[in-house]
Amino acid sequence: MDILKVTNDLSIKRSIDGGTEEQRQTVKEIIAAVRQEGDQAVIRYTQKFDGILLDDYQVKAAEIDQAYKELSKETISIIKEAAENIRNYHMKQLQNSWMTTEVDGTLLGQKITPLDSVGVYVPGGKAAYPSSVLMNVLPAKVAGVERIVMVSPVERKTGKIPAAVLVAANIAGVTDIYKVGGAQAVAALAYGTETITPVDKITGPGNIYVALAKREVYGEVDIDMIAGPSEIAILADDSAIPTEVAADLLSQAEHDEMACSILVTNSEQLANEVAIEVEEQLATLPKYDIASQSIQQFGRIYVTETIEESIAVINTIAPEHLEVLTVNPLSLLGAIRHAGAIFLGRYSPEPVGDYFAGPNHVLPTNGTARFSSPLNVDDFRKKSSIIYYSESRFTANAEKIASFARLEGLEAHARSIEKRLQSERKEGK
Ligand SMILES: NC(=O)c1ccc[n+]([C@@H]2O[C@H](COP(=O)([O-])OP(=O)(O)OC[C@H]3O[C@@H](n4cnc5c(N)ncnc54)[C@H](O)[C@@H]3O)[C@@H](O)[C@H]2O)c1
Ligand SMILES: N[C@H](CO)Cc1c[nH]c[nH+]1
Ligand SMILES: [Zn+2]
Repeated sequence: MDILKVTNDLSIKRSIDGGTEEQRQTVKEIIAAVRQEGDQAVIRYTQKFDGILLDDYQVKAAEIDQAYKELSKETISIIKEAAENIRNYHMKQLQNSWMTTEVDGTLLGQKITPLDSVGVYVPGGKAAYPSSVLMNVLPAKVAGVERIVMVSPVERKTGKIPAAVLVAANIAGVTDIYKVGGAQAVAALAYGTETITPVDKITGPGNIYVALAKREVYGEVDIDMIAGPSEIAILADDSAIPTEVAADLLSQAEHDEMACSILVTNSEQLANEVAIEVEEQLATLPKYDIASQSIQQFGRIYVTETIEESIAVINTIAPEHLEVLTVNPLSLLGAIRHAGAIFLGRYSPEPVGDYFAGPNHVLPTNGTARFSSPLNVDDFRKKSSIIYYSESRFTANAEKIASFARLEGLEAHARSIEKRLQSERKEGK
């Protein structure tokens, strides 16, 4: 791993966002075909890209029962405990509708309504992610969404959605599950087919085809975000333990060749020791090929003069995950402005958040933590403003409102106000 002095250019260019022209074209074609042909196109593309000929692609209750039988009691209990932690955390995010009542009888407020339906994409190409099922479905459930549909491609070797994904979906309370993935699944969720009723919003991570399809259907439905390859940044001083820092950097490198792992430290000694450790631990990883490509292309160690300078580097990078491994991590929290999730201290390594603690693991990537937040309950609810003006409040302000309308040259707006001042209703005109 390269050890670098901090320069002006901290950006790590990962050209992930737009995909290639060919990929964009493929996705457009798939979406158009699904819109036109419905299930027939979904089945055709699934055969082409996943090698499976689907018949009826809705998961049946018997398949879920079978999935429970394939998992040990211990595994099911771990999934349930993680689900409970995630549910409890997201319950704290719930906001209530509110209304102010004013002396003259005027009411102003905000009404919060859950979305009617949500489609959750669960990736299934390279690996199964039951944890992502929980992270997408549970906030929607807590928000009060009634219909939560899940789509996920089947494993090539078994022709099934992995048991842990089905069990996690059942524990989280998914309404219907469909065995389809890729752009065809996203299109089916957005536009509907004979099998799938369209949803209002699509959430969940996926590969470039899924990301491009989500971008393409945005507007027809809402989407959560385009989550790119995983990132970890570690802010450490000389109290950090090199073996642990290296292990944490590699935890995200194994996700994807384009994942990004960065150490920022004011200790040159720590930097040197971590660089050696990363190489040693990398060699023993089952996902060596992915992790080594990721570390080679997007692994960085930045050495700064002071911890304050390290924090400034972190704020510039705005990482998806930030671990703070310093003598007193809590004391630095106030200075950290941009990070999707902040893991404080030695006993909060990133996987604690990926699986178990409760906060969401669907997080802003690629510097977008500067302006966006983890997936949360509000992503599954919407707000309506409420205005109930009393007669006296209206009369007292009507002329000001009409003047404002004329300031914008909108005569019809002004008259809508003034009609009510002329007491025409009482005179029955
Ligand atoms: N940010 C997060 O929270 C998070 C969590 C889990 C996974 N991920 C990411 O999600 C991604 C999952 O990708 P994946 O590929 O494993 O699974 P996926 O389910 O996203 O994609 C598989 C689908 O892609 C389609 N596809 C494959 N090749 C195609 C082609 N040539 N043309 C058109 N369509 C094609 C197929 O229909 C297939 O069903 C990874 O990048 C992973 O890191 C992110
Ligand atoms: N770290 C990933 C999000 O960046 C989420 C994940 C799922 N499973 C393990 N990790
Ligand atoms: Zn992870």
